[in-house]
Amino acid sequence: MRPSSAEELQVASYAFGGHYEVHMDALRLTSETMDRGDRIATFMFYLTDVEKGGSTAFPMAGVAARPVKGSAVFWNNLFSSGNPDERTWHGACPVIMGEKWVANKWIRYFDQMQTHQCKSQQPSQMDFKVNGKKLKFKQPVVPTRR
Ligand SMILES: O=C(O)CCC(=O)C(=O)O
Ligand SMILES: [Fe+2]
Repeated sequence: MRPSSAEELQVASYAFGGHYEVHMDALRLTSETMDRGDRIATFMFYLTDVEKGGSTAFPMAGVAARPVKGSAVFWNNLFSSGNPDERTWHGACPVIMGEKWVANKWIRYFDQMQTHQCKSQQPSQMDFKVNGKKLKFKQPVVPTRR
């Protein structure tokens, strides 16, 4: 993965009862993601142990990660087509005892195009639309080799 266009590290903390509703990190294609592409992958670091609760649960995938200080979870949010993978729905379970700190690094799509060949489900450039309007990209959607 090329992290050069990744987002700034985002740090979050949860106190007792703190949680995060189930969501996907993928933002889909909006005016916000046009410059760097969607969030192709997530690197989530656990900065603390949590005495009880606070796991990150992926209900569609049927897995959950327990926060362990110094460990990290990495997953791909998108298929090579750029479409979100529904198995990445996830949420943070409530903290029952202790305090939880995490740091997220969201890696964006466009930088990966030199190294990741688009395979199945590859929509043509013309398929990208926002509010019914075709989008023009600052970088090519079709991968090029250096
Ligand atoms: O804190 C967690 O376990 C998950 C956080 C998360 O999914 C997010 O910030 O996008
Ligand atoms: Fe998330």
